[in-house]
Amino acid sequence: MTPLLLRSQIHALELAHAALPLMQRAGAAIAAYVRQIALPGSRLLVLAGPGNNGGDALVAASLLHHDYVLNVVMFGDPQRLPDQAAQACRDWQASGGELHTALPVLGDTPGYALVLDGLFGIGLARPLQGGAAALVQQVNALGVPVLALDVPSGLCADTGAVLGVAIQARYTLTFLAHKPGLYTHDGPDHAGRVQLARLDVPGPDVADLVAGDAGVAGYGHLLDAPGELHALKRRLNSNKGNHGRVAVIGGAGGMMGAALLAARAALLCGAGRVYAGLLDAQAYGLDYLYPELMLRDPLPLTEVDAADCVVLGPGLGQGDLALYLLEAALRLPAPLVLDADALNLMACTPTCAEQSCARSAATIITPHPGEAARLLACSVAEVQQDRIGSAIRLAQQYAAITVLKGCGSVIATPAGHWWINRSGNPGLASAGMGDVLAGIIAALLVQGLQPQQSVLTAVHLHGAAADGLVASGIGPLGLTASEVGLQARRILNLWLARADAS
Ligand SMILES: NC(=O)C1=CN([C@@H]2O[C@H](COP(=O)(O)OP(=O)(O)OC[C@H]3O[C@@H](n4cnc5c(N)ncnc54)[C@H](OP(=O)(O)O)[C@@H]3O)[C@@H](O)[C@H]2O)[C@@H](O)CC1
Ligand SMILES: [K+]
Repeated sequence: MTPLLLRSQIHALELAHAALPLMQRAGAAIAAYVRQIALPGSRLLVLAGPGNNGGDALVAASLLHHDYVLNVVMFGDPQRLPDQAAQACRDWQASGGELHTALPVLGDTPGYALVLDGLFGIGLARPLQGGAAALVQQVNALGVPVLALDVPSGLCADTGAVLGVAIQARYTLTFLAHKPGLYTHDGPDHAGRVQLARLDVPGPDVADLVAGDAGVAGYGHLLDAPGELHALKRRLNSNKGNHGRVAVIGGAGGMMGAALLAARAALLCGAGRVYAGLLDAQAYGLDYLYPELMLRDPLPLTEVDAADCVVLGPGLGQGDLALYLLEAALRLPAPLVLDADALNLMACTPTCAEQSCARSAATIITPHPGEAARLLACSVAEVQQDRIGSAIRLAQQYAAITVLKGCGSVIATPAGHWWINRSGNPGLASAGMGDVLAGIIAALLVQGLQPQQSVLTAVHLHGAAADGLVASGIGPLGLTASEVGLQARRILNLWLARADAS
């Protein structure tokens, strides 16, 4: 899996390789990339900011000078540039290049083919305001493709939060290592297609990541492939008893669909037996579409007690019975997946955190940002401003593997390790998708994947299923959770066959 580095870790890497001409290499990588996406002779707008991100842009400008028409806009005082960027600026001027202080008015001359955004990189320290914000807005309004250097200016490289306003890039060429902010929250909408230029610096290993990080104990990765699936391979001589039992508890009045979606997804992803304990007293005794499911009253807890994994929450409601079931589930020796109303109940029942931390089996929580905000007693905006930190706080507060859903779902463990999922699309922003995810996690768990691996595989599979459907014209508009469950089955079997063949 691809490492994701926080700014503090990038700085540590930079210090470790301070003797290397990194800015020259960044400039050369930019120039090579530009030659791939802009025709020679076309006009480029180069934005150079007050730090080394600006230096990168200026090195690239000097390298592209003879083959393109360049307008370089310098934001900030060139006399106050850091050393290497100042040298890049002198080189640019020595080669006859001009520095503009504002966007030149082009009049009748042909417009820009491409903008190089070298305003701010990982040194962005506060929200853009005044002249910087106005420049970014002007550039976004040009409607010209933008190549962001390292990070789209205005986007926080650690969190993917827009600080004030941010460049809307079509491409991002990022240096040394991938940054989490490009892959979660507002990052994907602003970064466009991301490419890494390693600058001939070898990728960091885990020891570097932990050592370099000031704020977070663990390390981060991009979840861009399914992990080891060997445990899912079935022996020829097997029966349903070998493939685990899932119990889904939820489905109060008017919300039975949520529990059924979770239970069906568990069935479709291979669980040997799936029970659905439905709180709705009027519930049918049969799922006519999937009669394989065993629908029960949630009490007595006989099937729940025997389950290898319990999913509690889809359509659970927040009544007395729901709370009773939550507290009973937290005492179970089996792995537990808590979603939806189970999380809302936990948020208003302080003893749950203690109970969750005392569990011996794995606990998995899958909040969306609203549920996460309730659990952390903060606002949704605060959760979203720091999705990685929020996921880690939740993981530690409940001693639970945590999936913070949303664009670039963040998975975190109590040890502080985290992943950002790269699969998925906005088609998943519709009802029932979380229920399906909970069911998939449980199915993988009861079939023998370790809890962490179950969660990572399920989150990636869920997104990959949605991507597969969108690629075949189903969605993003109107994509349904039921379709995602079915497609997850298809993709999981493809992954298994591929793993088998290799
Ligand atoms: N790391 C590496 O190994 C390599 C790094 N490289 C490149 O260097 C980049 C990092 O450079 P960097 O550290 O100089 O920071 P950068 O992003 O240029 O900005 C800092 C300047 O912006 C200013 N400023 C900040 N926020 C502001 C705001 N809101 N509004 C206005 N001003 C604001 C800030 O001012 P101050 O906060 O000090 O007042 C300071 O002047 C990195 O992204 C990559 O492109 C490559 O060369 C390859 C190797
Ligand atoms: K930038």
